[in-house]
Amino acid sequence: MNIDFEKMSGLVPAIIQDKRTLKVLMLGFMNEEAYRKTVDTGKVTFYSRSRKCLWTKGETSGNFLNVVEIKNDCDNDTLLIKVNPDGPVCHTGADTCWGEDNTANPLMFLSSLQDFIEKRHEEMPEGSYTTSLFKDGINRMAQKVGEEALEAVIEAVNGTDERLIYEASDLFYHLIVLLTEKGLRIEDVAEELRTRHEPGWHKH
Ligand SMILES: N=c1c2ncn([C@@H]3O[C@H](COP(=O)(O)OP(=O)(O)OP(=O)(O)O)[C@@H](O)[C@H]3O)c2ncn1[C@@H]1O[C@H](COP(=O)(O)O)[C@@H](O)[C@H]1O
Repeated sequence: MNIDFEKMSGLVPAIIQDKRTLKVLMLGFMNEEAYRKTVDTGKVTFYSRSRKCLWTKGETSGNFLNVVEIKNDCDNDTLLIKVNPDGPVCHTGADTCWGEDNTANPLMFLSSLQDFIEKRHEEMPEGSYTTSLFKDGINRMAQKVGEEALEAVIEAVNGTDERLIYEASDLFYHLIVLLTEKGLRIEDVAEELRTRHEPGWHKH
């Protein structure tokens, strides 16, 4: 890693991105010492420009940012750090320092929806349909996924685009609940699809 601290007067910006959801979580600055500490400990450490000292994100909240990958940009003056966050990143309690949902890409909503479903799983509020699915367990979820898949294909063959989108949404929702029950994420499925897209995959 050839980060040019000198060119940046000793401080480089570090963009922190969630490894699974790809959400931009926060932005901080690192001097060489903070960068070294981040590499050595595997936990993101910044240099605080206001307090003029190193601070490891999570040292008071417990919400550490566990480093997965560090990349520098094309002219070696900005870091992109992919992390697995231990909890919400922002001091406000939000997932990111720009609020809960900082992306305009509708596909990313699937990820935010799963965050919400995970919260339902933790809190199990009364009156929630999602809670009722978690209470009923894996067999009920599997049955719903099967039913919704059937309803979607019926609409594909005989229905309107509008009905197909409606039933496909039911299918996606129930599948995400099922994945959550199994401790899996929709990003795990996307990653599998990404690897299948690599040249030569079909030959295996
Ligand atoms: N996206 C969904 C979603 N899609 C479908 N469903 C529910 O899934 C069920 C679909 O079942 P069916 O079509 O078979 O209809 P049904 O006959 O009423 O269902 P069953 O009696 O067979 O269970 C309905 O009760 C829908 O309301 C959903 N329920 C919740 N969500 C999301 O989950 C969030 C939390 O919901 P609650 O947990 O209910 O607060 C919501 O804000 C939404 O974002």
